[in-house]
Amino acid sequence: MFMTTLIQATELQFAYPKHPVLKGIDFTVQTGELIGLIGANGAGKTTLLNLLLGLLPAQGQLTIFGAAPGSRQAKAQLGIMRQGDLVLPGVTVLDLLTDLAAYYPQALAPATLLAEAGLTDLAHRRLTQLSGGQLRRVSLLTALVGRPRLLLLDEPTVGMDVMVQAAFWQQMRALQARGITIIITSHDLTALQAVAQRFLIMQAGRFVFDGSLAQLQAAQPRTEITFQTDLPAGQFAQLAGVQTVQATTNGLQLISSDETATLQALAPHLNALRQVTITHDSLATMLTQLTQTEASK
Ligand SMILES: Nc1ncnc2c1ncn2[C@@H]1O[C@H](COP(=O)(O)OP(=O)(O)OP(=O)(O)O)[C@@H](O)[C@H]1O
Repeated sequence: MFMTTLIQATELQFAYPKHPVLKGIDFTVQTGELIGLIGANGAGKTTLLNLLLGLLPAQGQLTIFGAAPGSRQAKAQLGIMRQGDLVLPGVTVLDLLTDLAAYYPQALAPATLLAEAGLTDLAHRRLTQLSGGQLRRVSLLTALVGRPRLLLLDEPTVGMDVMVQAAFWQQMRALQARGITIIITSHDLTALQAVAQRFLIMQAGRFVFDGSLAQLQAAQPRTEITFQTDLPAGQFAQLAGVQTVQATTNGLQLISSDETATLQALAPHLNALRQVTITHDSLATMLTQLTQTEASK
């Protein structure tokens, strides 16, 4: 795919009076990326999205589609879901989508969007009469109606039921396959780790990691190897890479900081091992470890 830079941020900073939030952020986003923007509550994720939308003034350099955030050129190609949006008394779902469609030159037809999402029944409901999950689903349609090239989605799945969430993540994959670039903030790390190829981890207004899940794992290698055996536990403590050995309900659990070395060292014992499982840390575990390490620096 032809790669172009959609977002370019250099030394990006933002502070509320007496309260610095973003403390110098550099990153670029290329066409077709699906990025998970993650970090603890209050780290600055929503603030960063608000800067990208031009809702807050940025210090430093920031361009989106080569234009200033908030400019017509930037907004025309952008689809957004914000937290707590759609609080519009009296407005129906169809009113909202129709008004938004009029703003974009190549908008999708609201009726088609509603039908494809299985939400035709909600067309004439007022936004104030929708459940939390229904509001998020309508919010997603508002993000898609203008055929965006870039989606910025802030906590998109909050309130969605499990079936709708699964369909949502599937849809993100399909949109990415069509070349749409997506940035998602979410605390649903299990789902995010299955779809995003790049993670931006924010902590106290800075990025402490920018890369893939494999790179995150490589930066703090920790593999859990579990098996059943009649051999004594002490025999495994000295093997290459092994940090700890523990008896668990699933058998012996080795924690290794060098998976390849430990597996090679285990190979001669394979005949005496049963039900071997190898588990890499989840994104959630790695996020916790990384943020603890960074906080103690
Ligand atoms: N209007 C405001 N005035 C002052 N401080 C604010 C304001 N809005 C947010 N903040 C502060 O800015 C910091 C970053 O908030 P932000 O909403 O960007 O965090 P977040 O990473 O999106 O968190 P969450 O995961 O909870 O959504 C927090 O410390 C928050 O308290």
